[in-house]
Amino acid sequence: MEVIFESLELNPDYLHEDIAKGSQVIAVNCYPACPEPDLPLGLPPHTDYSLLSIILQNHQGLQIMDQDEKWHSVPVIEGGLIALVGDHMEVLSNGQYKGVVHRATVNLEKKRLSIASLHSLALGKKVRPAPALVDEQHILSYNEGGFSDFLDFISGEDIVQVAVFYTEAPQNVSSSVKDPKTENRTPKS
Ligand SMILES: O=C(O)CCC(=O)C(=O)O
Ligand SMILES: [Fe+2]
Repeated sequence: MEVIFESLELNPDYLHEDIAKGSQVIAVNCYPACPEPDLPLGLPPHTDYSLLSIILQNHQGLQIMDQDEKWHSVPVIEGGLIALVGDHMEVLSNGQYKGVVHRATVNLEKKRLSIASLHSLALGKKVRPAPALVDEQHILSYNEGGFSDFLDFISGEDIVQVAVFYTEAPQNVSSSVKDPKTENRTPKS
């Protein structure tokens, strides 16, 4: 996160205390081998709510979508961890970073396991665009929101239909905060 903050010309210690005391959710996913791996999707396309997600996979299966909406498999590198930018980083960076759309495929012969560790601020804290990244050229483009808003949101939704609740504000609104639950974007876990 320090490297990302530096790249945004923020202090690498930005929100250090809040991040150190932040939330961590670990999801352990198991995808049984499938005789027809092209038919099911292990996990549908989504972005994570997190600032950053760290993923470990034992077999190839994680795919990320590029700007042209093409899918790319993330190779398995022994001892390597995968870091994905999540929605909260998109909000914090006022859109300079984008939450990575990703999905998981299944394998013909091998059972696949992945461990995803989702990091964000603590339950009661809100993530908002860093004030230094908002000016006349870069208008405030996101609502504030946090982990607890995400939990409130998914508790009322079918998991497949859950959608991101941060939306870009209309062009004529530069400083107001909208209700995060009123509009949706991409599906997520
Ligand atoms: O299985 C994977 O590689 C992806 C897991 C994932 O995206 C998640 O748990 O949010
Ligand atoms: Fe994910």
